[in-house]
Amino acid sequence: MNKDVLILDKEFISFVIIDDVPFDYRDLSDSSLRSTINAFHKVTNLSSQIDIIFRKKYIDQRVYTERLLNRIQNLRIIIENDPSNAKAKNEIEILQSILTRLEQGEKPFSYQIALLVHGKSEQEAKSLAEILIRGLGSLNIKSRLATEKEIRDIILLSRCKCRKEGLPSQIPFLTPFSIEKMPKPDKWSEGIYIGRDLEKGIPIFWNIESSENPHLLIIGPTGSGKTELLLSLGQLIALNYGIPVIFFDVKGDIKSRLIKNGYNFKIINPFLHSLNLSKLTYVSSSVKPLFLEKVIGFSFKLSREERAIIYSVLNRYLRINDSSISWRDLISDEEVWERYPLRRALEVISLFDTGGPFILDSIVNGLNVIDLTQIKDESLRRFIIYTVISELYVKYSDIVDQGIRLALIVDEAWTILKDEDEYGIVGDLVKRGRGHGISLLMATQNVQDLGENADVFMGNVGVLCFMNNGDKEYWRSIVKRYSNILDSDVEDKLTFMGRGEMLIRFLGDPRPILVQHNPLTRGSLQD
Ligand SMILES: Nc1ncnc2c1ncn2[C@@H]1O[C@H](COP(=O)(O)OP(=O)(O)OP(=O)(O)O)[C@@H](O)[C@H]1O
Repeated sequence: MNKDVLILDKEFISFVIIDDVPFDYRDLSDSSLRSTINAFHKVTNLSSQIDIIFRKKYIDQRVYTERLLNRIQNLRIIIENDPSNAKAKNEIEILQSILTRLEQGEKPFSYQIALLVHGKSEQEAKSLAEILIRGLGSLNIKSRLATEKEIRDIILLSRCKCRKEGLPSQIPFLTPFSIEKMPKPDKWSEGIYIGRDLEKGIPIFWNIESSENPHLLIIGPTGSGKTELLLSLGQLIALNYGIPVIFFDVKGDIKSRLIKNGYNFKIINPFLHSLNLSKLTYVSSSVKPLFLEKVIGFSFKLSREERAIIYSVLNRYLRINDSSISWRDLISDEEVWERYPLRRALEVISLFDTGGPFILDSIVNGLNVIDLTQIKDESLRRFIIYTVISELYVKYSDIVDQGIRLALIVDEAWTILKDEDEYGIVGDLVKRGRGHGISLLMATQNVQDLGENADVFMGNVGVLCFMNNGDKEYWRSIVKRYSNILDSDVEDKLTFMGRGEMLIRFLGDPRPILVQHNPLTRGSLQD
């Protein structure tokens, strides 16, 4: 046997193990069940032999139940010693729901699912298996090549390695097995508290550190509770990690609600601080023209031609004066002077570049609010947010993979997202995911607010929160693209959610959770 392929006479067989089928037959309507069965058989139709092995092994129900009860007992002791252990509390809830199903007559068993793909050559067997894994992935079924040991165990049928345990009601449409409808617990059992599962009451957390991508996006109509959720998450991040959490306050409600709840925070007024664009302390000389062209171009919505001009003028200027920029000199440059949008942009920049301490030096660990309420012009607001985000991004690029080091929170995110193109500043931060330790939390009313990059944001952020919304079409045509929901869920549950209630989708697992968030007040932290 080669590492991945078993060679038997003239046959070559590769082994695919199914790890997770994240839905069961009750999640699907009649017609989608039919089309999913068809899709499964299409995916497994590889013009070659394929054996589907579904092994089911008897478990003694008495022993199994005893094991569950023992585990629950141990968890209770753990919780008595450490009442804040949310992971243990979650596990108890899950074990209790399994006990309830056993009481309702379901018989437990353990199982393993393997697909044996036959090919005429080693290469063919392996590439067919890879095609199969990709195809199953498109049905949200997680699979992988078996390890050498697993292959040996599958061949020796008597040594059944049925590691997973389950109940008959979980058996889905395609013989392979399905597990609980909840996403995997590692996605939601630890981290920053979001709220309670609406159906089971289990606390749900956002595990920023282990999430595939440390960013979070909230979408919901006016009054649905987006700002309250951002406030809670920001406060909890500051408490948990002791890192700087920066709110960009456009409407003034962040500031007023923090004051109302008695939280300590630092207000940063951009009029009293310098954005330091003439020096760009953290940006290396060679990338300064590009950095400035991007920030100025996106903030003031300059055309491609105008951006090219500003880049070449800056490039020329910085080659001669590499220490600091005089905006006056640049404004009087002939190419800039002739074009009003460029002139205006540079005049605005010079206004925010003089006097006061450098804005980044004023940021402290804990809550910071950059107060944008006195700035009514949209392009000016965008300019300040883009500049601060871009400068922080460069500042934090020096160390990678050191965990979460900074959180940026943007309510009314359409201000900065609507006109971003594929090379946009925020889009870039979201696509890069982990690494620099920056977590971005954003809220906006519609998916359309995300502009051209909607798919980049929706597909890449670690946590998507769809707040309560009475519009059925919204659930059916938008939310359904990003998480597994049924038409019947839309009719029965989703359109009836109340304030602070939402559907959450964690990246990498299409099974959503319905969560109730309660605003954090000073007293609630002491409970
Ligand atoms: N989970 C909740 N439970 C009870 N009341 C809530 C909850 N969340 C928000 N509220 C209240 O509902 C009102 C609207 O909430 P919030 O301002 O957070 O909504 P929003 O989605 O940010 O609205 P907008 O888009 O208009 O800013 C506020 O008075 C807030 O205190």
